[in-house]
Amino acid sequence: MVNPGEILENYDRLSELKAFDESKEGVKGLVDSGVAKVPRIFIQPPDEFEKTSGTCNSQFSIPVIDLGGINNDPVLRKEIVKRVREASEIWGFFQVVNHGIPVNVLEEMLDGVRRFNEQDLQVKKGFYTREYTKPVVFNCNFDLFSAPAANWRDTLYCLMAPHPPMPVELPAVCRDVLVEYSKQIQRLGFALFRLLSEALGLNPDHLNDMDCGEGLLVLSHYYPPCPEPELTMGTTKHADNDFLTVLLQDEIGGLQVLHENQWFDVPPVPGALVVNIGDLLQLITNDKFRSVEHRVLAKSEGPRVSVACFFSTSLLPSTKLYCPIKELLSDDDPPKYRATTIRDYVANFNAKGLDGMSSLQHLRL
Ligand SMILES: O=C(O)CCC(=O)C(=O)O
Ligand SMILES: [Fe+2]
Repeated sequence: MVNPGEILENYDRLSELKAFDESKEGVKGLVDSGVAKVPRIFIQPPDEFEKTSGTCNSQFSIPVIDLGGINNDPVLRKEIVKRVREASEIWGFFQVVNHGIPVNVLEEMLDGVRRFNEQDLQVKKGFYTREYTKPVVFNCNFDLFSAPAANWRDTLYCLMAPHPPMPVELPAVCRDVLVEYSKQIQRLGFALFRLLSEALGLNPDHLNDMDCGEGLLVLSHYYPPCPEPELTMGTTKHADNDFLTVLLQDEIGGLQVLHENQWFDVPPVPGALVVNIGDLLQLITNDKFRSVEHRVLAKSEGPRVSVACFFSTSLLPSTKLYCPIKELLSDDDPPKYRATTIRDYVANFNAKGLDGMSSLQHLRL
């Protein structure tokens, strides 16, 4: 029996990380070279697996909300707003169907991510970097050098709003769909921020007027099949450092959400998008909406592909301060957080990596 605790000690981890990073081939490169064992830089500390892997109890599952007809029927809209409020308070997660983005655009987006990762290695390596000032970045684990263990995942990052890259800067194999998908996601984002504003009892434009939907960072993840999925993770437990995330996942599954100390699967639903509240929305709603921890299990099937669209302006030099929304406070409900710029908040998140601790903690009053 392997003892991951022992393996983690007594070796020159930094050199192994560097050699892996310098190969610029990511996890897919390892799998293509035929590794039968998970290299030790990927082995998770055992406590990562301790929590019960909550099987989805059918009474208890992430809500699927049908957005069809939302702009035509005020009574229906009210009902949908209520479901969005309950889901955002209880789970921090929900799925949406009939959201207005055609299924062929969803499929083409997932195909585009597969094409990017499976293209000519030399072309792909040209995008591999850790310089996050670039509009397009490809690498394996943003926190490779700071996290306790690497994740079985490669990621392409494209900052698509408010200042999208020039089309020639985007990878040719997925350029058109990235532009089209981002446009559609941004439109959906504005609609979701209106629903969320109403769910908080605010003017429907409130969150959009705070620029919650202005910045869009598109993270395209590629999780190659893993030879020893019980030893590593696709994505370690974390909460998202943005206002809101809209996630497209393929049919493989593996995403789980922590609810009442149990892990629940977020099952793939054809045509659906997964929506989750990020830390910044938890902060400005003064904990009314919850940014909930989630993770992705490594799997022997694959590759699994997902596209996580982060609504945040973290990469812009904005000095705007965010704090709990005044209209949501009262004598009985005083502010729980101090004000922060998004830059400072995200710098702290990135410095500590995905270690399972909330980045909101250090802003608590
Ligand atoms: O791949 C997934 O399903 C989730 C990815 C994720 O949680 C993230 O990018 O923050
Ligand atoms: Fe996430």
